[in-house]
Amino acid sequence: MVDRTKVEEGVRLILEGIGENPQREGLVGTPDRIARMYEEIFAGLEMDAKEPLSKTFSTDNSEMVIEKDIPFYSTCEHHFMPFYGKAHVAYIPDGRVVGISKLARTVEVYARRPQIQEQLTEQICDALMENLHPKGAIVMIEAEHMCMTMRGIKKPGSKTVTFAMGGQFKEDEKLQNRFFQMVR
Ligand SMILES: Nc1nc2c(ncn2[C@@H]2O[C@H](COP(=O)(O)OP(=O)(O)OP(=O)(O)O)[C@@H](O)[C@H]2O)c(=O)[nH]1
Ligand SMILES: [Zn+2]
Repeated sequence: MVDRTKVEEGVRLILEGIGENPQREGLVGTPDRIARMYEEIFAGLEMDAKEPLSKTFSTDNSEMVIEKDIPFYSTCEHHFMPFYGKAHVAYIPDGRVVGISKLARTVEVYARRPQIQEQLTEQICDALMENLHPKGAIVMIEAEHMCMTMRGIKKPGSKTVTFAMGGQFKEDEKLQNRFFQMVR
């Protein structure tokens, strides 16, 4: 639960810290706006991926299911700047599948938290493995980090690509390649 009062106090301090006047007309509502925005973009801190992944359907199909190009926005925990891009998620069912929207919902649960991209990737993959008990799961995320583009090294257009895999994907390079071909 976001403590709005604390966030508002903090934002006022930051405004003072950068030499601004938190009482001037344009800024007076900013602490409240940022507190409400944090409730939205950090909502994942209170969500559990168990929920979207709890309702499954039985199936005989044991072919890979891929949900690709899932857009997401997250927040880099080092600089508190956005990183955003696309997540590609796949799993090989072992008798049960989940509604496809739930894969994108799982991405949202973890994207809406401050963190690093590697952790986001790993957490989505772990959630699939733990809740769906598939034969395998794999996640690839391509993202642009504003802390790399707007400040610091300033390399707009550069992409960070991360992977996580579990089950059969770990041992089977052919399976990995099928996934990589499909998401290319
Ligand atoms: N591995 C990883 N690093 C990240 C991620 N987001 C930001 N970073 C990096 O975190 C690092 C923090 O480095 P520091 O040296 O502590 O901070 P800094 O002085 O602001 O670093 P610069 O960005 O190089 O100016 C930077 O290299 C960022 O590019 C991420 O999702 N994963
Ligand atoms: Zn950063």
